[in-house]
Amino acid sequence: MPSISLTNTSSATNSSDSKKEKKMKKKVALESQETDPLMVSIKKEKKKEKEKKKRKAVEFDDEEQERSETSSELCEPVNLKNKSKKAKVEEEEEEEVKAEDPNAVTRFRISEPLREVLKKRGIEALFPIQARTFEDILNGGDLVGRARTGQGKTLAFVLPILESLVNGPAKASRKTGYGRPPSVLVLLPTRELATQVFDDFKVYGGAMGLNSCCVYGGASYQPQEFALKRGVDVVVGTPGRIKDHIEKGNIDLSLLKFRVLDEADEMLRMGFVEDVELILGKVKDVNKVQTLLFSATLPDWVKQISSKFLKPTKKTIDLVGNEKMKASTNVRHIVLPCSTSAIPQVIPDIIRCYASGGRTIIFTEKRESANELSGLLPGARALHGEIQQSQREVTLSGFRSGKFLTLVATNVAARGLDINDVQLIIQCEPPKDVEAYIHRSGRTGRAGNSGVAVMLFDPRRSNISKIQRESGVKFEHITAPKAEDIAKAVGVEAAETIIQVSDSVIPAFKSAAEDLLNTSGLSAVELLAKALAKATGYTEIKSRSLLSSMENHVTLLLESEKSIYTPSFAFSVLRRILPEDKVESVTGMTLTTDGKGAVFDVKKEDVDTFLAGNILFYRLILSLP
Ligand SMILES: Nc1ncnc2c1ncn2[C@@H]1O[C@H](COP(=O)(O)OP(=O)(O)OP(=O)(O)O)[C@@H](O)[C@H]1O
Repeated sequence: MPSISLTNTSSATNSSDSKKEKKMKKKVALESQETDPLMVSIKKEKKKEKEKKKRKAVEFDDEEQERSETSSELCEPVNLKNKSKKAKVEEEEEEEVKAEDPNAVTRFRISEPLREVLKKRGIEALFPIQARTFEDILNGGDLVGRARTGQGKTLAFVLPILESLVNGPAKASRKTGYGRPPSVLVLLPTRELATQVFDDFKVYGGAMGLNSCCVYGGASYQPQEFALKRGVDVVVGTPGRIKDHIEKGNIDLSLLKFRVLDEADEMLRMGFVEDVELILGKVKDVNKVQTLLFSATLPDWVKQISSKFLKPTKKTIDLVGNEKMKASTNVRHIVLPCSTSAIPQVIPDIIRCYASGGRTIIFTEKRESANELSGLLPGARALHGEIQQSQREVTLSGFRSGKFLTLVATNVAARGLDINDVQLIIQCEPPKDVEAYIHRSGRTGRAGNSGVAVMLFDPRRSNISKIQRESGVKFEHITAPKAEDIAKAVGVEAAETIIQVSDSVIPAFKSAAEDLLNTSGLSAVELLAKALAKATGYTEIKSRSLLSSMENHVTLLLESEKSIYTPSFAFSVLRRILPEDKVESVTGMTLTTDGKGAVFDVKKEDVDTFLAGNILFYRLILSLP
């Protein structure tokens, strides 16, 4: 299998990317504002004021211009004055634009230490789900929140909870000091996710003088016990271990103010229902605790369960609702027919064409497949539930830090993981349920960035129509990348790296290059094309079948004037015109939807034999030119 080192994009590209990213983030933040009448009128007022100011500045500029035209001595100082006035107006305008944003951080009851952290992280405005839930949570209500993947649901509960504990309603009865019981309990389905949410509480809560700790299974009890005994404000963890700590008397929920169920449907689906119910049931007076439930997917059965845990007065903020499209709209959703055996050969080419030099997460259904595939793909690592916790942490942090760019994972990585620069998601087969598709594909295209999700499917075995119908995704259908696609994707990058090679090497290689040019019988361009192929590691162009993406196979179509009802009937037609060994080598026999044909793969070297075998009523042709 050809291997290639994926180079980083140039800094110029990065800066233009980050500009694009900022623009898109702004788009996400502004999406919800356009419909709010109050915000529309505020905007109009501000616009009027801004135009007034602009007019004044222009008048001033014109006056000064006139003066400068009539007085040559004053020319320089006047221009300077002009400049500073203009710059000031521009600065003011920029500030106004920020403040004008109805979701600007400054418009919410967010105190200075939190604003500082947000600013440091480049967050100037809240995302819609955060803006729409902030006041309700801070005012003490129970809430169910739903927004598409990567839209900032974590901060939607972190920020108002912290404000409530330090400056809001939960402040009065919150205990402080050594050995204090937790005020907040956050339950999540996986350890990786718990760590990620804990990191946010650590940073934002730390700025507010609040302590957090993270507890999950697979890690030793002792440090968790120490942290809990010392006293913490926020406990984040997975249900199993939290239940253990409660039963051991390490967690006292008597003074709990908030309980959060993040990725609630997954937690309940994973069989944590009993643990979750037991944990939530430990809170004696439910009127004293606020319960929040967040996810990108809320199947009906979760809504029913939520009415058991949340107060009847709960609010539901659902930014997906009845919209047809449930998956991320920042993601290009693609499907590609591919037989299971062709997966390891096709994936490197998909990465070359669609990962843009960034990170890729590949999802498999089974742990063994994740192990197997990671072994076959250069530089890839596996992540699944059977891997020891310490190793899982090492793997994930290596992937986050860019030590390797391809992660092959099971559903353990499907939910919530927020990893920078994941450009491409590949699903080796359609997942069992639509929720899994939505969450897996949502590991890319986060926080206003764009991404690509490619789902492979074996046309004979799997069906994508259920996922398509339930997710509302209109899939783009493609075939395995062709030589031209790959050359386009990696050739340009390789050409750039060749240009960057220092001129100082030319004298050393010149005579070999001249010899090659004189003796090879190839033109300079042809030789350079070969050099680029070598540099990208793509030295062999293999043709792939359209039907199953199998290497060195070609898809043929058996066309008929009569109906073909079953694959075995199609085989019987082939038997009439071809030797048995050729018929037996046929793979992937699939009927066409019009009932008048069948497609199948044959070995490349057998194509001519098959095409010569046309008989009355039946015609064998290449399925595509
Ligand atoms: N207001 C904001 N402005 C800019 N970036 C933000 C904002 N809020 C959150 N983010 C960033 O957006 C990314 C996605 O946030 P988060 O992980 O909370 O999404 P999510 O909705 O929980 O996604 P998922 O459903 O996949 O769990 C994070 O990197 C986060 O730092």
